[in-house]
Amino acid sequence: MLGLPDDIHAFLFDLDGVLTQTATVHAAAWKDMFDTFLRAEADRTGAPFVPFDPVADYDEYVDGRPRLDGTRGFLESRGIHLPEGDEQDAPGTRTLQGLSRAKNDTVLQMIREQGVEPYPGSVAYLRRLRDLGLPRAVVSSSANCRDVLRAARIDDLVDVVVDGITAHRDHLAGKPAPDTYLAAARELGTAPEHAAVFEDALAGVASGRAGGFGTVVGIDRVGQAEELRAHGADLVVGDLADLLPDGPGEAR
Ligand SMILES: O=P(O)(O)OC[C@H]1O[C@@H](O)[C@H](O)[C@@H](O)[C@@H]1O
Repeated sequence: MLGLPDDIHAFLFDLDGVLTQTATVHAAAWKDMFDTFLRAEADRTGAPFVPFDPVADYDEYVDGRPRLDGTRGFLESRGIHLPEGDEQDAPGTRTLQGLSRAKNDTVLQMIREQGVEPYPGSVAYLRRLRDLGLPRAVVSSSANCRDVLRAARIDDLVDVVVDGITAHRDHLAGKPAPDTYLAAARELGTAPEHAAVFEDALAGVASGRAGGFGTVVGIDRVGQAEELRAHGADLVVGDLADLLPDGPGEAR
């Protein structure tokens, strides 16, 4: 079925980097926030300033994970342990919440200024699934997921959304745990073994693998095919259009 085994009849997509061209926006906002923080820490302690690496650090500690987990994971990799703080903490406060809020303000500003573009191949793939009557879900750690889907004008192409807000409300563990993907499969009324997961993040393919999904498709936009396979992808493609027999066709 559309480049996948015949017993796959439900389709679960990550958002940032799979459906929309927003993974680089997130990576840039994370770098902005962490570098501001790390510079201040270097001034405060006299230790050298070592910037956040928007490829290696992003992939390892941040990509695909809930916002607070990204902040905590990267800082811990530098031996920095901050209090969680409070959702009301002002952006930039020296707490996990305060720094996460600064990062989110930057992402929202970048999205407002630049808009959001979907990947044409992903739009073509979603449309083909819709035309075949096959169920589709978006499973994202992002609390901004619904706004991004709307800004990219693809919200009408999916049946179910499980996002950072759903996960918080329903106490679902974030990726790399499988819980958000399993919740979406349940909502679509499909068993995981008959569903495919599409992911560009290492934490995301690990989540699909841990959930026992029938096929985990790694989307490699940055040259990390081997790492995606090592973390649980069954196959890796550069774009969803690669799975269509005739390419992307008329994308929009
Ligand atoms: O900060 P948000 O919008 O809730 O998103 C959380 C995470 O969502 C993931 O989709 C992104 O890969 C991460 O970069 C991002 O940090």
